[in-house]
Amino acid sequence: MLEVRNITGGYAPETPVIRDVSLHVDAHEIVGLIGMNGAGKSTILKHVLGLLEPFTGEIMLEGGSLSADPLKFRSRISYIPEQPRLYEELTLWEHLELTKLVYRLEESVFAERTKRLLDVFRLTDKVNEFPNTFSKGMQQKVMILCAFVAAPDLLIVDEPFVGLDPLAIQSLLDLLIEMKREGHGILLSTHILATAERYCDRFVMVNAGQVALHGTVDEMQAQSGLAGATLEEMFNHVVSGGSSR
Ligand SMILES: Nc1ncnc2c1ncn2[C@@H]1O[C@H](COP(=O)(O)OP(=O)(O)OP(=O)(O)O)[C@@H](O)[C@H]1O
Repeated sequence: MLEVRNITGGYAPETPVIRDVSLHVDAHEIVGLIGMNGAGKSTILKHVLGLLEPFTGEIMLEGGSLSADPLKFRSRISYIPEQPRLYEELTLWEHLELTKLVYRLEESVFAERTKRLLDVFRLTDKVNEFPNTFSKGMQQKVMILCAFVAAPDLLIVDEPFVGLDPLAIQSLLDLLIEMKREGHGILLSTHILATAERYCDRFVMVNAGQVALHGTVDEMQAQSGLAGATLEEMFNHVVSGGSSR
């Protein structure tokens, strides 16, 4: 579904932040993007979203290139950012309606999804309020709602658990599993390794802007030479300078 091929990129060509990064996300899977603060996870996601242009390399979705048709590419992705980004002048309901228009959702599909999601995230009685007056966790829920209402082929989620209450975290995880079963692909960046280990099918472990280990837990154990290691043990090994690929 998504293929990132050998991208080098960042914010200024003379100082690339990520180097020769490759990864892929298939239908029916959750891929965990993990790494320390500043490792380059958000920068990779910004390249996938087309917010940054790679200096070299290529990003493909279902065989089509991001650079060839960015608008079509973006209509097939939804994104839950690390920091909620909301429109000051729109109510919660208007945020949802905007999502309906942008993703060209059928009214019946939109009505069914919004009803269920507002109920799951306990926001039904807030639809006419302005999310910029919400708490941080409630604002994050608005971003989650918009992404799941859109429900395109690929969902990109950047550090989604911070600020959510335990019920909301579980609801989000349940929805991610449901989307995966329905055939969507999910790229999930997180620091919460125990959750990643439990819910992700494969991983891309990034260290200092490069992919250090990738694949299933078994595959990464083989790459790192750490038979039987947990994700956290492999993470500690990589960040303390242990050998990579
Ligand atoms: N807008 C920016 N301009 C210049 N450099 C940036 C910018 N945003 C991030 N960087 C740099 O890029 C590098 C990677 O940052 P990035 O935000 O991708 O890390 P991350 O892995 O997502 O970290 P975290 O887990 O803290 O969110 C860091 O050295 C950071 O200082």
